Amino acid sequence: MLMSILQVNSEDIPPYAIVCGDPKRAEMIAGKLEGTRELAFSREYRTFTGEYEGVKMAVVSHGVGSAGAAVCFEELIRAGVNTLIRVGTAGSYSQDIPAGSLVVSIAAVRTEGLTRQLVPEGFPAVGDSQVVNALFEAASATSGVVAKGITVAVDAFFNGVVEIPHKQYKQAGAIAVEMEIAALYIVSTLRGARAGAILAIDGFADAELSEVYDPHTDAVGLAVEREIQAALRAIVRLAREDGQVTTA
Ligand SMILES: O=P(O)(O)O[C@H]1O[C@H](CO)[C@@H](O)[C@H]1O
Ligand SMILES: O=c1cc[nH]c(=O)[nH]1
Repeated sequence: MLMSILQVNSEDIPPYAIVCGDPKRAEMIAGKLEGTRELAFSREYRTFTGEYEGVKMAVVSHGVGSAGAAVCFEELIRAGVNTLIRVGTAGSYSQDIPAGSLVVSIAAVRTEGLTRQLVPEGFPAVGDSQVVNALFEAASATSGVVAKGITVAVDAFFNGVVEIPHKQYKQAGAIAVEMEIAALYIVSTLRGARAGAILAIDGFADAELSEVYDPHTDAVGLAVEREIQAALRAIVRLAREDGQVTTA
């Protein structure tokens, strides 16, 4: 069946998927697979398939923001994906988690608008514990800071005149902020799929983000490489636990 927005056929989509905001990052991840095929590049959604250590997977970009990303997650799950890992970037709330660190999101604060149209207020956006643990263990095997905790999902990247209460989220214990994990966790829970997310920290979340935001430094580039390795390792482990890979 053709997925109308991603423009991919469900027959070509395996059960495991890595998703990320940037189509260029999708290409970079797909470059690490064997037998890579680009299936479609429709709007911001670029879809590749390939194999890593015997596990077939899709790599798909979902663009910036929850509403568009949710379309991608919905269609992937309709196409047969049952395990989704987001490989993203985020701003940090902690001096102990500087640029270049990795964060694994166990759950997301739903400050965005998309999930309010899907589930009632108070319903939690939670990652799948098996996926989250696989990601955390794989990330911990790479060199550098790795943290695990609650992340915040926002809609507004740049501030308007209404201040985003980053300080309160930080005081409440959240460790990083990005834009799509709440959508990923709610859509996955609703549709019976499992999901996790890993993030490369690109700086501190700040009221004047427009002046300091730079996701193109060497430290962030290295962290993106580390998170990609962690996501690939986590998928191989999950596939083994699922009995989908027989080789050691
Ligand atoms: O690097 P990605 O995966 O796009 O993630 C983060 O970067 C974008 C903002 O620049 C948002 O999509 C945010 O969630
Ligand atoms: O949403 C995002 C993504 C990266 N860095 C941030 O500060 N926010």
